[in-house]
Amino acid sequence: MKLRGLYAITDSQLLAGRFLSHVEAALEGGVRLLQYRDKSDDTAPRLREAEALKTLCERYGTELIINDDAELAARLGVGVHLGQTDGPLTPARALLGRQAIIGSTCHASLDLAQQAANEGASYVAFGRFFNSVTKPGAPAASVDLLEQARAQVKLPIAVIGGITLDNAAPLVAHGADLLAVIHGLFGADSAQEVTRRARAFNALFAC
Ligand SMILES: Cc1ncc(COP(=O)(O)OP(=O)(O)O)c(N)n1
Ligand SMILES: Cc1nc(C(=O)O)sc1CCOP(=O)(O)O
Ligand SMILES: [Mg+2]
Repeated sequence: MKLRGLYAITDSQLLAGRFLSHVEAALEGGVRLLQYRDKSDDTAPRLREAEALKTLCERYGTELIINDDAELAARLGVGVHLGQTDGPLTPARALLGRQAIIGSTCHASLDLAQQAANEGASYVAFGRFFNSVTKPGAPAASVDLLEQARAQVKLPIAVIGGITLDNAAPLVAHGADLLAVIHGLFGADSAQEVTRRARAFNALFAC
């Protein structure tokens, strides 16, 4: 299963009042992975939303990933994305099984990427590449890192942080497999524009 293309990430504030319609519009545009990212502690609404996303993703043949929460991922039988403070990869792999997609935040560190690979990650994520409205304080990464990562890390590479249709092409050209995007996708005013942007992000992988 090749991990390559647009990796859409939800944002509960940005998508308030249009959560499922905008997500479905993105799936219509061919999202490869969808991450449910909700930083609240509200267990019941989180479970409801994640279940709704799972149903939608199944309809579109898209893989669902849960941010931060391996237990919720296990409950739904989907993948998880873990940052450096979200718990270790090895038990998450044991919990979710060999087939599950598990991603790891590596900031701008090849050492963290190698460690993630050794501990069973399915992909590594580098960022932030550009100014991010969603997470302005995330540590910065540069495009040069991607070529080194490409040579050293034998896993799909996700890139994140301020990615838009105007700045994404060089990241793909330098070896990114997955463009992880929040605002540059879901910041659109209409569902039609979300679909158009999703198609345009994926088209960057066609050449
Ligand atoms: C694809 C992808 N890459 C990086 C992150 C960031 O994870 P983390 O550092 O744990 O920060 P939060 O997203 O949890 O605030 C991500 N979520 N997805
Ligand atoms: C959640 C997240 N993690 C980052 C990192 O660098 O690890 S940047 C980021 C925010 C991504 O949202 P946007 O596409 O709106 O910038
Ligand atoms: Mg996290």
